[in-house]
Parts: sequence; C-alpha cells; structure tokens
Amino acid sequence: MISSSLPKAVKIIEVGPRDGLQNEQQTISADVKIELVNRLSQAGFVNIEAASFVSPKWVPQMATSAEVMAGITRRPGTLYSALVPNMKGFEAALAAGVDEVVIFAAASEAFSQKNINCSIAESVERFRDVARAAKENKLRLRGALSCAFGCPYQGEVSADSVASVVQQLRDLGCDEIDIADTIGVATPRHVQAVMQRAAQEFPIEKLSGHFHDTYGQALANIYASLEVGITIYHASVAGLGGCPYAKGATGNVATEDVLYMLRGLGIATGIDLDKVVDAGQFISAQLGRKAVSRAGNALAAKRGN
Ligand SMILES: CC(C)(COP(=O)([O-])OP(=O)([O-])OC[C@H]1O[C@@H](n2cnc3c(N)ncnc32)[C@H](O)[C@@H]1OP(=O)([O-])[O-])[C@@H](O)C(=O)NCCC(=O)NCCSC(=O)C[C@@](C)(O)CC(=O)[O-]
Repeated sequence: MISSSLPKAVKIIEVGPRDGLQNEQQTISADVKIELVNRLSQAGFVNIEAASFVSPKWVPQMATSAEVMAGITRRPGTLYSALVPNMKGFEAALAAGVDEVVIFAAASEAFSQKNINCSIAESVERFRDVARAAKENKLRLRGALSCAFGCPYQGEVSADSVASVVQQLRDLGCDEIDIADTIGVATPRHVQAVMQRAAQEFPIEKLSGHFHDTYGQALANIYASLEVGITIYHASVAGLGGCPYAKGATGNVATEDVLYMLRGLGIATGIDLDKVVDAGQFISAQLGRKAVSRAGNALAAKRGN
C-alpha cells in the first residue's frame, strides 16, 4: 500500500568518503580524505561513512582508513561508520574508534563471490562474530545488502532473495539495513515492491535506500521510496563513486541533488546544502574533474564559484 503523504523528515547518510572514493584509480591522500570528512561533518550530517577496513589487496584506496579516522575532527552528534568484512577488519575498526560497523552481504550469490570471496551463507557466518563483537563493544551495527535490484553477474534478483538476506541480517542484530542498488538498474515500481517485501522482515523505519545513478533513476527511486515510507537514504557528495567489483557501476546519487529535491518537497534533513556544495567542489577540484551533481554545479555557478 502506498501512503499518500511523504515523510516530514529523513536521515541522509553521506557515503562519499567510502563508497565514493573507494573506486578512484588515483591515490587520494589521507589529508584530502580527512578534509572531505571534516567539511561534511560541518555540513551537519548525523552519519558519515568515513572508512572501510577491508583487505588493501582488494581495495587499495581504503588502505589509509585508520589514518583518516585518527585525523578527522569529530562533530558531536555525528556517527562515523566503516565497512568491516571480517574480524580482522573489526579489530582495526574498533582500534580506529568507529561508531558504527557495516557488515556487507549481497542478495546475489555471484556478487558475493566476486566482492568478498565467499557465498552468502559463508558471509553471514563470518559476520556472526563481527556482530557479536560489535554488540559487546557497544557499537552500532548496520547491514548493507548489495545487488538488491539486479546483479552485474547473474542478472535478475528476486524480492524474495532480498527478503531472505534481510532476515539473516536482522537475526544478526543489525540496527539498520541498507537496500542497495549497486549497479543502478532499478526503476520506481520495482523499488517500491522490493522495499515493501523487505519491510515484511524488518521495520521500515530502519530500512534505508542506497541508490547508484548509473541509469539516471536514483532520484526517481528515492521519491518512490519516500512514497512507501523509507526515511533513510545514502548519498555521495558530488556523485562520487562506483564499486570495484561491479564493472561499469557509476557513482551514488549525488548528495546535493538529493538535498535540493528534499528541500523542494519540504522534507527536513538538518543538513546545510551550501556547505555540501562547497565540499563537492573541493573534492572534485582535488580529483581534477567537474562534480557529477547537477544541483551542486548549478548552485556553485549561481554563486560564481
Ligand atoms: C573479505 C576479503 C578480506 C576476503 O578476501 P580473501 O582473499 O578471501 O581473504 P583472506 O582471509 O584469504 O585474506 C587475504 C589477505 O587479505 C588480508 N585481509 C583479510 N581481511 C582483511 C581486513 N579486513 N583488513 C586488512 N587485511 C585483510 C589477509 O590478512 C590476507 O593478507 P596476506 O596474508 O595475503 O598478506 C576480501 O574479499 C575483501 O576485503 N573484500 C572487500 C571488497 C570491497 O570492499 N568491495 C567494495 C565494497 S562496496 C559494496 O560491497 C557495496 C556497498 C556496500 O557499497 C553497497 C552498494 O553500493 O551496493
């Protein structure tokens, strides 16, 4: 059932420093990453995905994660999150002082193998220890579910496969679960169907939408998710991003575009759009290219920078 009214407020998780930068071919210094996180903190995000404690052989760009976590200025009220694939990653994340660990599974067997070198069942077993350790250390636990709308290796992914992994992540004790369109193939009705199926297994207010914009559908998919009551969204400043294990995947939906749309809809986020535009211009200049965010570039041009 689609509710006729949209939520009055939503939470935006800024994933640019992690999902956004992990696929960059050029080495980005820890100092630049720290400056980016600091600028995003000042913009008012309550949750920033700042790091990833994965194997540096698999994702070299994230090898500076401990340095980044040590160098940032923490804003009271902001949670700093990091991806953790196993206990080795958990120990590093704990030592680095992350507030929230993100275990990441897939709704597709093929993607699970390519991304974390094990089956979905094996990944859930591996995450069991991480989940227990997170609880023991009073860290927040988030579960990410990749390829919830399609897989680059096996194609279609059913809503029931998504629901089955949502159930398993719920049983591990996740506080929040991300339903991710890793390769950006979803369209609005499909998104609503999958979100509603996932919500049969996990409270809808703790489900989030993580949309890549590969096919230009991300804002439409967020609007469709708002219609069914999803109130947490991931976005990446300047539209940074791509997954190293999903060929052709482009960036996450740009945070500036999402904030611009939400502002127009009268939906509160608590985030200062101007400061996000500045952060987007900063990181794009560092990367030597124009930001992918249409709203970000338009607002920057209007201001004359
Ligand atoms: C899971 C593994 C480690 C398995 O990788 P493996 O090769 O099967 O594991 P292993 O246990 O044999 O370890 C291999 C080497 O990595 C080391 N190692 C092992 N673990 C760690 C660790 N945590 N931190 C640092 N080092 C580690 C380990 O010590 C060893 O080093 P060596 O002995 O060869 O020198 C690997 O596949 C991996 O790191 N994968 C991560 C891939 C990744 O980060 N992908 C992008 C994430 S984005 C995503 O998933 C989608 C999402 C969440 O963004 C949502 C969306 O957009 O849709």
